[in-house]
Amino acid sequence: MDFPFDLNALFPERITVLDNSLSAGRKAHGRPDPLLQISSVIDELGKASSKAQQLPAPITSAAKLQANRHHLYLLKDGEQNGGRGVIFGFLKVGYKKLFLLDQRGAHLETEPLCVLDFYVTETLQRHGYGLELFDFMLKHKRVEPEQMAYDRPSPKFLSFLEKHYDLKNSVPQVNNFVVFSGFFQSRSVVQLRKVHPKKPEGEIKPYSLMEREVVREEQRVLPWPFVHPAGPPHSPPLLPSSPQSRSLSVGSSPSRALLRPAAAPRTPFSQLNDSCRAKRTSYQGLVARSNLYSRHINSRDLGQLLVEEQNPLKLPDHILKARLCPFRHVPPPRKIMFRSRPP
Ligand SMILES: CC(=O)SCCNC(=O)CCNC(=O)[C@H](O)C(C)(C)COP(=O)(O)OP(=O)(O)OC[C@H]1O[C@@H](n2cnc3c(N)ncnc32)[C@H](O)[C@@H]1OP(=O)(O)O
Repeated sequence: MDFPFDLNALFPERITVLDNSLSAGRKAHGRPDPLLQISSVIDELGKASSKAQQLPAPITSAAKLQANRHHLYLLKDGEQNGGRGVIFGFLKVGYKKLFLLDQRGAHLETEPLCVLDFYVTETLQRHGYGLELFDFMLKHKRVEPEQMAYDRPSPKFLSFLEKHYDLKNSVPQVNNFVVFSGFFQSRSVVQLRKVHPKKPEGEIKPYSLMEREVVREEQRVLPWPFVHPAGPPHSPPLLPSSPQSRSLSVGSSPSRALLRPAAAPRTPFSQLNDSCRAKRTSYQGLVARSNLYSRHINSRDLGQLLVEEQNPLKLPDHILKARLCPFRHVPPPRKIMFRSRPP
């Protein structure tokens, strides 16, 4: 990817690490970094990456990088474009608080380093540049690939991880993050903490809502049974057949299938995707839904809920209430206290 300015002046090294200051470290010829040019490089790369991944909007931009404590690794070749250089690709990582399930299905609170976005320009893919970026990041962050979490990795990225790092056995999750079996063995690194089953009452948030999700949240249709003819103004629904409506976090409603795009030609990658999805949907869908309800109902009710899911009319009132507004705080019935008046 080339630009109408000298990339070598902006990014003196072959791989540059950018943080929220958008500064490339060394100042070009003693001048402050030209922020506008650096921003336009990041924005263009973000757009190209989102297009390559068929995301509805870029998840990487200069503004987002400034607003978060992420690191972006930029790979360039300084010789091309008449000596002004071209950008080959980028990798964005950052720490995220995630609730993850270990191999035994126990909920753990973790804060691993996550791969959030990764892109090598189309004509240069499969030339080893992705590996060069990834290896650089691993050394810079002093982390092993199995200690990281991957935000909805694309089939190409999954293939990349398997080929270069032998990462293939993922532990199914109810959110969009993928972790591999070694993840839960390196406990000290990922700071695992068992999540207490009884959480204090509070606002209920969707499970690990992340950037990719936020982009989709803005465009998604509310799932059954929360569909309402007059939806909230900030959630304009996408047509079910829209190519942009990629599947949301696993474990939403029974009508999720309706939100999927019209059947596309099947490729080995889509089959891989489908098999991953199938593994997660049945049991984990229930776990995800139970997460939404569990603050309002006890474990006996939960069992009943899971069994009677297909027939919501049979559910007791308080469960129905919890189902109808899972994202809203439903206060428990207030205790009426009778106090005797002071004499
Ligand atoms: C969490 C996330 O960021 S998910 C988003 C990941 N990004 C994308 O999917 C965007 C499009 N893809 C890309 O930009 C690149 O393919 C990347 C970043 C995934 C990998 O970068 P590359 O420079 O191609 O990787 P590199 O050359 O080091 O490794 C090649 C291996 O990656 C995988 N790979 C890369 N491109 C492809 C492809 N088009 N088809 C299938 N596998 C691919 C393969 O395992 C390949 O090995 P192989 O050629 O022997 O089959």
